[in-house]
Amino acid sequence: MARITLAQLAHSYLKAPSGPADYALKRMDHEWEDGGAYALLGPSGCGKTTLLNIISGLLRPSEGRIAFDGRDVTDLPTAERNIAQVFQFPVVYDTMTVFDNLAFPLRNRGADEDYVRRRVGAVAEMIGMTDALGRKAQGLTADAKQKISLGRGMVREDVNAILFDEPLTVIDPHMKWELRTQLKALHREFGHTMIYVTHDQTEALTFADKVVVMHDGQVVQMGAPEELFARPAHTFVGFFIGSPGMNVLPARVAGAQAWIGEHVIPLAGDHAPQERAEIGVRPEFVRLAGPDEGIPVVVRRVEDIGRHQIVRAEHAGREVNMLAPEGQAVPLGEARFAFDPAAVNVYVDGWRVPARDEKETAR
Ligand SMILES: Nc1ncnc2c1ncn2[C@@H]1O[C@H](COP(=O)(O)OP(=O)(O)OP(=O)(O)O)[C@@H](O)[C@H]1O
Repeated sequence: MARITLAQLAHSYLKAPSGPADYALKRMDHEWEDGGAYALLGPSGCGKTTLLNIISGLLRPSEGRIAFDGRDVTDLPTAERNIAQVFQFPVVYDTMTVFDNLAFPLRNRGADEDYVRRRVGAVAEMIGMTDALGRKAQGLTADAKQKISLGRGMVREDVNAILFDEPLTVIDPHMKWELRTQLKALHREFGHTMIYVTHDQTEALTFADKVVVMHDGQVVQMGAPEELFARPAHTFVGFFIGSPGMNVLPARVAGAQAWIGEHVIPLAGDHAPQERAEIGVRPEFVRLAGPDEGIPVVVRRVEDIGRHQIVRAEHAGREVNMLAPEGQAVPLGEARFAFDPAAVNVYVDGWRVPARDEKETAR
């Protein structure tokens, strides 16, 4: 296992990049902890695969360095980086048994057979394939084959890191939840440094201790799932994470108040005056308000999603959503929404601005 350092790292696929738009990965400095479970989350084209390929050694960064436990590996090929990889599609040897497939990386490194038996046994149990160990991989379903790929990725204890590139793509929807939970358990038990690429927020949030949210070649926030929920560092994070995402409204801010037009929105903290700010509040912290508070909205639709209802409304042509408890009557048409002050975040140029009296939190 290893701590991974990305120093002044950037990548352009062009020979002579002339500006930030030419970079698939914009300059970043990060230190990823030894034994951490990280998810790289972001929409298609944001640079996740580029970053993963730089870590695995499939791609040499056009700028900057990468180190494992302080050792510079920028110029080392994949084979010399001592990492395991699990790809979108299963890579298994059809003519081998499930046992031999799982044992392959260990035998390849000359592990003794007693250890191979113990280790393969433990991994097979975790992926739920103990009963299939003697079977040939040929003829197994795509799900089962991908479980073997996952198991093989986990089988070596001495790897620097395990990299997963959208590993659940071919897995049946009902199996996904089970495998995600198993991966989390495997991480807890074996403690490998894991990096998991996905564009699916549920996958990222259930798997990772730290979610690395990427947007347009940049890491916009790296944090625990709760932190991304409560304090999105960028409006993009607020919007991308959550279902529906955070409401974002243009506002003026000064002291402990914001104004949306002439409507006063109380804030929990004290803010420097900002004429052109935005406030962000998640639908979970919006409620129906009395006549003298909040903002006027027009409720367009109410969707029943089981334990909650999503109330979709509009204020001055912008979508504003509220999560209402099951059974609460919310009529269509004119209403008012108010926000929980403690859950209102302030943004300038897209980035969150902490209140002047807010305690620093780890990013
Ligand atoms: N080999 C390449 N040559 C040129 N441009 C590339 C190459 N690979 C990726 N890109 C560009 O770099 C940017 C980042 O792509 P990347 O594949 O890293 O994103 P991603 O987040 O992994 O997307 P996806 O989820 O679709 O795989 C995109 O604009 C993409 O078009």
